[in-house]
Amino acid sequence: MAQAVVVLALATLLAAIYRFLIYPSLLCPMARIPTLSFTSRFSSLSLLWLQYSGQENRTIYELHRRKGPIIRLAPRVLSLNCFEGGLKQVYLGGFPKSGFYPLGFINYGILPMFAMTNNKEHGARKRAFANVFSKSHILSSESAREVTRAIIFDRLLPLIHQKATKSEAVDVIPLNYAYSMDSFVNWQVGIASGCNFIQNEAERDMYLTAFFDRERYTFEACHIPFITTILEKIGIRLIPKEVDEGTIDIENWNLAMCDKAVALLGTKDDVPPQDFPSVLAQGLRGMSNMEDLSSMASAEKTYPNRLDIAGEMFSDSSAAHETSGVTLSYLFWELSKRPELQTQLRTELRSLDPPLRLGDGGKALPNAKDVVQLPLLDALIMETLRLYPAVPGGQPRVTPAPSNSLGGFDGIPGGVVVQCSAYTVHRNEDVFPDPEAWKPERWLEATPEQLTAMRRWFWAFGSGPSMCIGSNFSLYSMKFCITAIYSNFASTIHDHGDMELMDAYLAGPKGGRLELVFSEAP
Ligand code: HEM
Repeated sequence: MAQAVVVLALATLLAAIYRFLIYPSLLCPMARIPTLSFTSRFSSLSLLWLQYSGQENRTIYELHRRKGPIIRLAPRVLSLNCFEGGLKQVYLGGFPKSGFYPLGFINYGILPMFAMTNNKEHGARKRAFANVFSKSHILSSESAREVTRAIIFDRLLPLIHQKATKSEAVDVIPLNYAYSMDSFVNWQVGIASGCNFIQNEAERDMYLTAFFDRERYTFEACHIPFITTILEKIGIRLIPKEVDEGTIDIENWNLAMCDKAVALLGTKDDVPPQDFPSVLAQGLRGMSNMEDLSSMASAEKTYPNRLDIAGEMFSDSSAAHETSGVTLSYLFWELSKRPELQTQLRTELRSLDPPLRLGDGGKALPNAKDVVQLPLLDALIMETLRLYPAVPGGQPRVTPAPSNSLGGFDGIPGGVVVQCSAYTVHRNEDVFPDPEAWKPERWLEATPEQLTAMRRWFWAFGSGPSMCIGSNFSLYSMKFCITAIYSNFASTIHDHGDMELMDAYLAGPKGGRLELVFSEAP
């Protein structure tokens, strides 16, 4: 009997050695792919260390430079940096999202589109919202225009003007989060139901503190969820209770805005354009087939799919403010170092008819179509998104069964996590020579062939069926912000923290502080 037990134990041990060591290291179809470290063939520890210590994006970039377009980061995790057999197959081909998303981006206990891993479900949700986020809809939306007018003339410009008059420095990082949040949320749910982060610092701080506290624990929530859960069960919390409580506070804050907007839809026949909840109304129509939105009056707090809709709104505004805020901040940073470029930009902005000027009393906004087409303004944003992508980290997807050819290797099985990252993709020297330099002129001086390659490798918004749904809105909103500020003011750097891009999935400047002094432009 004892002998049988020993034989069984030995057989189990040998099977485990074969399954977890020999097969993945030497025999599986991925065995010859270059690795992050020797142990990556059979263990995820090296990758976890990179993620924990904030070195993942930079290390992966260096590895691709040295070892080619495909790297094995862990036994069943691959990083890719090529178009054919990489970006094209994985993202344009619509490989589904990995389990990373539901772990980190769930609200109210319900998956929003961002976190859905099932392609069918994800596609249906995306179609429900696609119309309101289309470029043509945004550029002709009266609601977007009136919200933009109010945010710029009643909130943003008066604040900058006041600071400029006193030559007081402004920390533009929280201001840019505030502008991006106000700009998006007030279009999403309408000004009457929305937020005012630019002027109401207490509301802004409540939200941003809870939001960034949660983001700080991405590693614990998304990369070691099993350990985090087990430890929590025995009373050891890796994610402090206050972080979860903060998330509940901002979920409630968001839900209250949604409820208010739905109630408004029901109580007024004609909601003024600036108060119309454009994205929320699309959610009611698209997710619940509610054509007659005025019937919502009786449905306050009980409208169909209330938490699903609130979850989408929460997820959208989370995705909107950090990314756009970071991009604006880096753009201001680069511009503030270059007074001549500011003059050049101001000349372009003031050619708009009407120009966006503070002080002429009319609150006149130029046509959105004209603003988004300005070449220098566009080049500044493209270059900022290239060098400082707000989502620099890997966007993990899962290979379909049974077998895939990726990065020049065949036979990659289904169920393997594959990812590209904007940080690396945007540093392709063949496409973006001198990749570490911020050179907006590269977008203006490129030949048509170069521009085609640059656009193909521009990946700040991802690509394919799960590409950013808010790209058109973010470009619209950021372009109006820059137009408003640099048509009227010049900026110089007063002081700043570490401006290096954090190494994470979502990232901004490490130091989190950029103080600029604005002055009235001649
Ligand atoms: C500069 C601004 C922005 C940048 C750089 C950006 C970037 C991205 C990227 C890279 C993705 C793909 C992420 C992944 O699959 O891992 C994404 C997805 C997404 N973004 Fe944005 N984003 C921006 C603004 C916005 C805005 C304003 C919204 C508001 C609606 C938004 C909503 C979303 C949503 C809902 C998804 C998920 C789409 C899907 O799963 O199909 N983003 N974004």
